[in-house]
Amino acid sequence: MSRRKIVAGNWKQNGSKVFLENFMSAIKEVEDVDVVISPPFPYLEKASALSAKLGTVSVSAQNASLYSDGAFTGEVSVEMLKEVGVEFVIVGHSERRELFGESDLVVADKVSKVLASGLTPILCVGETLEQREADETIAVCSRQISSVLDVVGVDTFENVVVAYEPVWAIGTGKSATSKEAQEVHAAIRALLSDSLVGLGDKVSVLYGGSVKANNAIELFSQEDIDGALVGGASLKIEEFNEIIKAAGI
Ligand SMILES: O=C(CO)COP(=O)(O)O
Repeated sequence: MSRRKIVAGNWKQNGSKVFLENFMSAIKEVEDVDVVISPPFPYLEKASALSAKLGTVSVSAQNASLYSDGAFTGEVSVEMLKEVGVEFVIVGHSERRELFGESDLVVADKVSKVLASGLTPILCVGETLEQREADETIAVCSRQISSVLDVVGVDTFENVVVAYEPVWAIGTGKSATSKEAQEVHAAIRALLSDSLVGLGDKVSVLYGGSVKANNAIELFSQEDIDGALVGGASLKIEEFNEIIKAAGI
């Protein structure tokens, strides 16, 4: 893959069928910006069908199982996701890491599973407030990315989308400044290029954490920010359209 502008909306555990229909018909396409929406599992098939009809967005799942099939109550496999038209899978969101105990190794294995199925993982990395205050931001993000590189290999990583989401900025209304975000994005690209020459220029690196219509232009103006993984504001259609528009500028 090559670096793309991507605006992805992570609905988390929100939405309904009616909301999905209204949302899909209201999305405004912008040239050179890939729009991805990530509703909860029950809405994915309908989202894919609408997306095939309207051709405006791609569909992402918010998680996937490590396993293809078997006795794993409550889990959904990448094969099932693929069958209903899903193209992306968010992996390692901080809520999964923190609330559901997903370790770096589990996240790496999930990324590997998603890649093997031909879907595109959106790998989330980011530090907590405590880690930022201890000056560990780059070390934490590097560790989270390196554990994936170790499992999937440098050659495959170009098919991964990375989302830098500082945990302290998620759902708090307190976005990282464009300078803070740019610094980490540049460090992520440097790490990737240190692993394989040119890799940093091939991978799309999105920022996530309180992205709104009023800070999107500033964030997207940074050299190493390719787009956003949006939470709360992706549930407000007008605002989400504004963010998509900002990515196209
Ligand atoms: O977690 C996020 C996207 O995955 C960001 O959420 P908010 O945009 O609500 O801060």
